[in-house]
Amino acid sequence: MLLARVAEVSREVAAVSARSRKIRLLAELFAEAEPEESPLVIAYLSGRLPQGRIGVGWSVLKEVVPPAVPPAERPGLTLGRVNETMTELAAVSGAGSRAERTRLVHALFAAATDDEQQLLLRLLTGEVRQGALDAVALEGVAQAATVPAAELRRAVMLEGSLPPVAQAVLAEGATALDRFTLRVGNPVQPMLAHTAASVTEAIGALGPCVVEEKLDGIRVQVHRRGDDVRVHTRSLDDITDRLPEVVATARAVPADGFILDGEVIALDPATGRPVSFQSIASRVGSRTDVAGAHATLPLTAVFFDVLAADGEGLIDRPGQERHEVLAGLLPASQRVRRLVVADPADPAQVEAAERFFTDTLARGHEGALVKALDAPYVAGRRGRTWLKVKPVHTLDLVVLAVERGHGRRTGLLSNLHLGARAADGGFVMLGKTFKGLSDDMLRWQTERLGELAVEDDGFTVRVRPELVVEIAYDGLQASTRYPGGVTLRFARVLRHRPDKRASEADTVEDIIGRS
Ligand SMILES: Nc1ncnc2c1ncn2[C@@H]1O[C@H](COP(=O)(O)OP(=O)(O)OP(=O)(O)O)[C@@H](O)[C@H]1O
Repeated sequence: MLLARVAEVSREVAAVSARSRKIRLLAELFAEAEPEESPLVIAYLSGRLPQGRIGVGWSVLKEVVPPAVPPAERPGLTLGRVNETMTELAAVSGAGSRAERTRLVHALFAAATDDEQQLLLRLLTGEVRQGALDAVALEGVAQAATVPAAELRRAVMLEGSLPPVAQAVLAEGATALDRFTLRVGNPVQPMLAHTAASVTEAIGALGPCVVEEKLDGIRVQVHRRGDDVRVHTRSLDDITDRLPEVVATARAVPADGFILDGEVIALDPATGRPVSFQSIASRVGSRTDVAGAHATLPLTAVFFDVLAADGEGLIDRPGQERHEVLAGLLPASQRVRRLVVADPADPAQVEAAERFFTDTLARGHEGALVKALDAPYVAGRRGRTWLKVKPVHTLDLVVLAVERGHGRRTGLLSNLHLGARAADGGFVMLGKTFKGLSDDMLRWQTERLGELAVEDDGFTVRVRPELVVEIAYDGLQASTRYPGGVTLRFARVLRHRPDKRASEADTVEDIIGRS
């Protein structure tokens, strides 16, 4: 398939507003593509490169930004050729790499029509303006392959991503869905939570439920098959090698064929209180000296769910039943603390749940999760059956650009431009902040944002909109300076969230609606 066709549909999809029309356009495109091309079609439509980071920054892009390279008159670039070039780009390293990257990108742009150049540029700068494309693409695939969207969605959650499932159903139809079941060893998208204002409100919404402590660490999904143990993050990255102590914990469980869901945290040996999220994140993030990092900050895995045990999938069982299985696998010290509220109409039980929440905060944890006792594990969804309660309300925003620091912060990337997701798939800037950033956080973001840079005027560095930051704020105020007409009051950074994707950031509508 030609890239021109994807560029054309990408434009059409952005231009129509009816969801059903977008799905129809995508279904036609998937029907035209060869099944094995569908993973690339999905990636390019949603602005992702299968190669991940390919090291093409502003210094290379400025050589090709239109009109620097005259567009080709006729389309001839195939998806395969684009993919090959991206793979070559990802492999470039060492001396002369910038010249080599420029040469490759230049050749690609010279072969592209105007339309294609625009799409390539959007791919390389990470700027995608297609609201919620992943969900629409899934329905487009379902329509093209004539399989029910709900069944396809479930297969995708269990497989971890759409492209391999799309390729299979487009080639073989519905029968291929049977292959994508819960398998120990294959990470599934974790279940997520909605927000509730208080524990009492959450209990009122859920009925019989359990209140659990919300630990402030890194989510882990641990798979064990015989001696093979795998540890995955919330975004399904494999971090097994970085967490030897979690591997040891999983090996010590007197059972096999299981998937555990939990959080890694660290406890201060002197006080027994949890250490800061930032320290845990930097420990989990360090790939080089794992043994040294382990010795400095040993982590503890604490689990709250089990998705499979003895090789048998448990996700459709009620939460309480899964918990009983979990209690059979792990000692209480490796499970989150919890309190069952069997009768939500009993004020004493609700009061006890509120006390559990305050006590959890007093012990240094982040908040609580309230979960319906009969809730199945809905992979990949923000279920209405898991509600989180936190004392401070925070926003997840995306870094759009960053200003170079001065004075004490010279040489560091400091003042962050913060964006919320907009309905069209782009981002709306809501304000700037350099508050709340510790020296460690500044160093970390300088490195990470340097990798994401796409444009630099010597003062402000524009970046691929990929880094999520968790922001505390004191409310919104009207502002004519920002495109949404509002800005954040006293925004401060609580933490970087490299474990979250930009597509998971808060939307402008939500933020305005909530204030
Ligand atoms: N007992 C628990 N049950 C479920 N999740 C828990 C628990 N304790 C801590 N967590 C963490 O809280 C998160 C649940 O909240 P949510 O689904 O909103 O994810 P999130 O967006 O990562 O949350 P947050 O930004 O509040 O950490 C999980 O991803 C997990 O990392």
